[in-house]
Amino acid sequence: MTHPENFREVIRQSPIVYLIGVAGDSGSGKTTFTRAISDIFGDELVSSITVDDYHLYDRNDRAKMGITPLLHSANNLTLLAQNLRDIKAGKSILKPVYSHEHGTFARNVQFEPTKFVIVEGLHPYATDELRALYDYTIFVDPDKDVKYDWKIRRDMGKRNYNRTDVESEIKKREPDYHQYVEPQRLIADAVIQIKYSAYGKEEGEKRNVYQVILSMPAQEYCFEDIELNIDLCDLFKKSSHNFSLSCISQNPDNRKMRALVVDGELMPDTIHKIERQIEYQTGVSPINIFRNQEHITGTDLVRLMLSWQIINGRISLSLSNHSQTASLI
Ligand SMILES: Nc1ncnc2c1ncn2[C@@H]1O[C@H](COP(=O)(O)OP(=O)(O)OP(=O)(O)O)[C@@H](O)[C@H]1O
Ligand SMILES: O=C(CO)[C@H](O)[C@H](O)COP(=O)(O)O
Repeated sequence: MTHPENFREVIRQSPIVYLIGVAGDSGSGKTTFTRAISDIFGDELVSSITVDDYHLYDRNDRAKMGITPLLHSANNLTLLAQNLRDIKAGKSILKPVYSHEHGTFARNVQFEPTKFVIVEGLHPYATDELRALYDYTIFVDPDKDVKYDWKIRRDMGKRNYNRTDVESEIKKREPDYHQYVEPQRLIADAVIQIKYSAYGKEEGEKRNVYQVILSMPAQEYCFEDIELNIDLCDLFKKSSHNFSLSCISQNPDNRKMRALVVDGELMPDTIHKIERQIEYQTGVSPINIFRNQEHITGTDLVRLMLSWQIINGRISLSLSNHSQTASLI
């Protein structure tokens, strides 16, 4: 595959709006995994929308009705689809806003589409109509105990909940999660699982290291277009930390998947070499998403690989559009 020089400029001038859907439970790490795309392309080219804004009922009303926000019927998925269609057509939209501070709605805001729009939440591609609008979809799927630890910390710290409330909300949500959110995992282009690290729960949490598994349907598993070499000498000479990488086949949800399993920590040098390879091979630079980090974890490596997949998908889209236009002339 040959890439045009300065691909960032090509994206800036192109009318294409590339829509990325990231589904997963509340506090499951959706933003953590897509931040790399914003880090690479910056706020001028990347913006995000949270599906929480499309709730139909505020926190009080949901409590009175005895429902969770995970029900499809508790969200205006029709308006979401309408808004996403407009965004893909490059049109600005008037978007609802849900504020988590007190669980109420704020005033609608104008949203101007950028060249990449990341749509995150419980139901970004929960219906066929929505799924058809996306160029790339990700499902973030941490183990239950990992997810609940994160959610308790996040909801108590940032959403004004007390521990008992979060724990009872977690229990109440579980059946709805399986019924309304999890099915998106079956149709995602990439699934990210997160488990406690081989370091053990306590040490792993202290170091913020988890085992991260990136799975993609076997036939779409296409890293062959880029060399993402890991320098074994770096691993041997420069680091005293543990690191493991394996690639396995698995069949969750009856899909044939290839999965990359990463755990432990890498030296930043190793990842910087991979960043330079991506810059060289894509014409998108600089890709400095791991500035000032002492160590690189599985989460970081998977973030980088996912951004490569997305950049690759975006470049292919431009090249195929270009050849279609050329064949019309
Ligand atoms: N891979 C990870 N490694 C370490 N901590 C993580 C990871 N992913 C998430 N977390 C923790 O969980 C918290 C929530 O993560 P994040 O904001 O990415 O979730 P989210 O799914 O976008 O949440 P929501 O959409 O509900 O606001 C983070 O502040 C962090 O503490
Ligand atoms: O599942 C969630 C997505 O983040 C939230 O619980 C949902 O958006 C409702 O928010 P809040 O609990 O702040 O009223």
